[in-house]
Amino acid sequence: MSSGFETTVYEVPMCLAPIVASVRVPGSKSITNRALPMAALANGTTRLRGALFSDDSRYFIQSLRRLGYQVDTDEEAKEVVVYGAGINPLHHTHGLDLFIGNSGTSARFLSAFVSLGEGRYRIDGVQRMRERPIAALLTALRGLHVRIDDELGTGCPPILIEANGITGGTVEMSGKDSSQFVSGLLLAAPYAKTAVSIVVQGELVSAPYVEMTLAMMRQFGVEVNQVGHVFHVSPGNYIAQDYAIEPDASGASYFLAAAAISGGTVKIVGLSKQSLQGDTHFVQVLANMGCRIDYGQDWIELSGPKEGLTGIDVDLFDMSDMVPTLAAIAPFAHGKVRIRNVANIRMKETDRIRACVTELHRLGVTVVEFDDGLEIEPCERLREGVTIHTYDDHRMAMAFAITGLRVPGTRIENPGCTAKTYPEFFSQLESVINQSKKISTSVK
Ligand SMILES: O=C(O)C1=C[C@@H](OP(=O)(O)O)[C@@H](O)[C@H](O)C1
Ligand SMILES: C=C(OP(=O)(O)O)C(=O)O
Repeated sequence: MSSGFETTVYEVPMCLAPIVASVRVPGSKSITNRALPMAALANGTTRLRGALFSDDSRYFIQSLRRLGYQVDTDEEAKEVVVYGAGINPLHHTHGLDLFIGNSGTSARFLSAFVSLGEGRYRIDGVQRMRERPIAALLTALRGLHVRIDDELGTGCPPILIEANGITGGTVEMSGKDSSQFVSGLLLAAPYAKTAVSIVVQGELVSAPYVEMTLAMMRQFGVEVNQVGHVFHVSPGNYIAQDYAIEPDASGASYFLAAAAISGGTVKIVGLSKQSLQGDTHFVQVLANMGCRIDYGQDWIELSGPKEGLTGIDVDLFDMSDMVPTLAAIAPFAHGKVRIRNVANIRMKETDRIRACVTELHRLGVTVVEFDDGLEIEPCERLREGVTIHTYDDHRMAMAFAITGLRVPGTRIENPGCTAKTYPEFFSQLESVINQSKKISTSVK
């Protein structure tokens, strides 16, 4: 799939002017990839407005179509129409292969989803997806009498499923590697044969994403009974509807970070305090580093301090996708930035702790790597003319592009990798830079 940025290296335009812009980022990946399976299971037609069109959502849409659901898309209008059909299309006795690239949500949510039907399914992705765990979800599904296996015995995709529906019952599930296992089973659970109870053992990473799942299930007409880490789902049906998808809060973080390091002001349109996305709380981290936050009905605005950011010691267990964003701007702070409790990000698109440490070293920054995080020292002069390695990780590319705004000659290798969640990232960044430069010259 293409991002429009096919060059192998992207030279980040320098911008010493404060970043001042109003930005509407594309639809949320997490909301789009939850709305899709719920809309498919619903009885009736659902129109998703402001949907994300990127690799991760395209793999999900393609999979639904291959499964036999009708899904119409209008990329220009950012709309998806899903013709809900319950579990009826899930009837593939001759076997069906689904390819989900490196989309964690697609791998995890679809494994539970196809288990609701009948027939044989195989879910596979790119090599990195074959290294990302899914064992806890398979164990839980087996506990609900699904015949499901990891083909290579690695605890990772490819996944083989001989589906005959999900029976009800109580299952225990580890939530330490990924919250997506819990979300995947929750999303499918109303269509199990009887009630399903999920008991999450130990700590749950990325818990706000499970809250998002519960909130969206409620919006689609299904109430989950939750007591602490125990979730009880009775049989039910999702309600088809017109549904507006919020802009992606994780994608917004790069523009907020740009305002934070430049003493600028960025307004993110379409997000608010009421957002379903835990990553909107990243602004609080930036506020603790000296930024000012203003909230409106339909926007969040962040202004960076003129005197520069302060250091911070922060636990990002609940919003670990924000680690590259924070790590990439950390050298500009006046004090150390210590990021804790994110061991699970070693299992994302790449080992993100190692990747951030390596790229910060490349820029001449002093960094200490921990098993579950990193500590970044302030750096007066970052090394110029560096090519950032991105490890096919969209967040590495987007985060370090923000560093590059203030370091001459920074290049981003394989910028097309942003297509996973944000194909238009670099063109949007360029228009934000141009806008900011214009404002800065007109003020002078
Ligand atoms: O449920 C979701 O939509 C997501 C959950 C998080 O993953 P983990 O639960 O694996 O940390 C997050 O990193 C990912 O980008 C999206
Ligand atoms: C970890 C991510 O994605 P996923 O797990 O959905 O592949 C991400 O978008 O940063």
